[in-house]
Amino acid sequence: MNSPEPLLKVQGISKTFKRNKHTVAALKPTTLQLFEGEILGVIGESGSGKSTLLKLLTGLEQPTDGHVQLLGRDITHLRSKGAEYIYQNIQMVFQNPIASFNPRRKLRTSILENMRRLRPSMSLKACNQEIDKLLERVKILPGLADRYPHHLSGGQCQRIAIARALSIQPKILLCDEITSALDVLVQAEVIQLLQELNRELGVTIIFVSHDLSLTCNFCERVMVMYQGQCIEHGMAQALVKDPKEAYTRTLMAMSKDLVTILTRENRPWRK
Ligand SMILES: Nc1ncnc2c1ncn2[C@@H]1O[C@H](COP(=O)(O)OP(=O)(O)OP(=O)(O)O)[C@@H](O)[C@H]1O
Repeated sequence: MNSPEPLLKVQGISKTFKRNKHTVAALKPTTLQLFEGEILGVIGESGSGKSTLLKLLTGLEQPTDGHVQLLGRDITHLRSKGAEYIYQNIQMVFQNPIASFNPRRKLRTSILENMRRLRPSMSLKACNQEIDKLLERVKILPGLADRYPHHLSGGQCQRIAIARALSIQPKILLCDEITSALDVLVQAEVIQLLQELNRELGVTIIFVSHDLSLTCNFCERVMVMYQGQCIEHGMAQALVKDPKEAYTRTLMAMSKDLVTILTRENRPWRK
């Protein structure tokens, strides 16, 4: 049987920035493949290059070297109108949910703006109907979307940010530390929501976090980043059982005990 084509194929991408007279290697050459329906975890401490990797995948930054293919198309240097192809297939959810929305717009207006730009053939009525369905999907009362971001809690706003991302029907959801600004119980609820979306809608997820045990509990495959490079990569369960790198073992020891909240019943695909 032929092996499936990856949704995303990243070949040797790297990024350097100039800071004063120095060059910072934010991401050293990195290669990865992401397959449909999987949840890939990317973990590492602050400054290890996780956000730079996500920005390169979405065209927010241009790589210094290397290539990215999305659904077989080279997207490495897509800009302006061409970049819409990326956003139609990859949507991102950010760390600070309230700041990720325009404070002067009601939440529904922000979702609508995104939809009208990236799904221009949809009527306003169809967009609103789909938004209502998505809000129900992320367990938010539709009326809450008619408020401003600062009227909602961080957890409610993060659910709406997830609904905004899903409203484009992307193949891939990039989650950049989306639970780290939330308290521990709300974090667990957001993780459970992502699990449901992956299982029920088949959306493929890259989940970036500082927290190794949370990430290994939630993701199938995990990449460990340190100083701009992937130092360890493997199936989550194997990595937890037998981490090869001392740095991975340190992260394991430091990571929080959220795993106890995410019980086995909440992740039935794990035998
Ligand atoms: N625009 C930029 N200009 C200069 N240096 C940058 C820029 N963006 C990132 N860097 C540097 O690149 C390195 C990697 O940063 P990056 O934000 O990717 O790390 P991170 O793992 O996502 O960290 P955090 O968890 O704090 O978000 C850091 O040393 C950072 O200071």
